[in-house]
Amino acid sequence: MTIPIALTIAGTDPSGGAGIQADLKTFHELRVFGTSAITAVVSQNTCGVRSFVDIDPALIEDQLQAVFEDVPPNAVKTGMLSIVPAIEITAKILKQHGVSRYVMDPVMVAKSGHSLLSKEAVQSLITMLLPLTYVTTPNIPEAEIMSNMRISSLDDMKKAARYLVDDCGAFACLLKGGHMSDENAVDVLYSEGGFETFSSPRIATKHTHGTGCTLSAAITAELAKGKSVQSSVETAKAYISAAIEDSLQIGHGNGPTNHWAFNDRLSNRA
Ligand SMILES: Nc1ncnc2c1ncn2[C@@H]1O[C@H](COP(=O)(O)OP(=O)(O)OP(=O)(O)O)[C@@H](O)[C@H]1O
Ligand SMILES: Cc1ncc(COP(=O)(O)O)c(N)n1
Repeated sequence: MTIPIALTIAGTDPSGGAGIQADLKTFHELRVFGTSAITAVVSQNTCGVRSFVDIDPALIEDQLQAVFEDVPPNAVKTGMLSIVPAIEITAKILKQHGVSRYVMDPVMVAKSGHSLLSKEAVQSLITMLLPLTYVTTPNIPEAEIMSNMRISSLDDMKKAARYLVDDCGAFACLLKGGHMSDENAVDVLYSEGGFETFSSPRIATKHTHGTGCTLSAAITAELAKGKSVQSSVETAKAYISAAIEDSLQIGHGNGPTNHWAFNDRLSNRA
């Protein structure tokens, strides 16, 4: 039996709801062996980010080489990269190891408002990593910055997604509609010249800490199994919708999502 392996390159969340911790929980629930390289140690919880320290770029590179030499991943995702050298090293390693199934979650600002990416690094994300990206998963504010467009409708979302693929070189873009206020949470996928929308009822909850991390990790897990972009996004959307619907009232702020919910539903259906 070949075991699918996924790698997350991201920052930490000691309270367990976002970042590396959310990614590894997602890989595990989707039955993919999870590996990780830490880019920043972040002191945060459900109430917000307090401080963080960037990991020495040489140590990021060493973590990545340790994974690639021994347990090469079938798919890779990046979350918080924070500084230009972390982006440069990631691009170098992805190229060196010929990684094609790479999911870029362009993490910029935490839900609590704390910036997780330096201003200078935004351009590097676009020029160095987008052309290597299989699927990028910006939320609305991130897509606005990356495309330099205002996004206030589904049509605007489509325009920005098309720009990030056709003009910036990603293979596919899933532009997430979590920040819109429609009745449904609608995400737009643009790839190979076509659009597809993924919609789920918008759930009235404040417990959405780490939703973007979890969605992109679920896409990465499915890609690691060899699934198509469309099928991976479909499963990931079902995973995050269940995780938000049954989200956990843990902590005093925006609680985490529920990583058991997706498989609980599958086993109840069986
Ligand atoms: N209240 C909600 N109800 C249902 N689905 C939601 C809700 N909020 C977000 N989603 C879905 O969750 C996923 C993540 O979207 P979102 O736009 O919140 O990402 P994000 O802002 O990057 O998340 P984060 O920064 O918290 O990690 C998308 O599929 C989105 O449609
Ligand atoms: C290490 C890390 N990566 C990403 C997020 C974004 O998640 P959220 O917007 O829910 O705070 C985070 N808070 N921390």
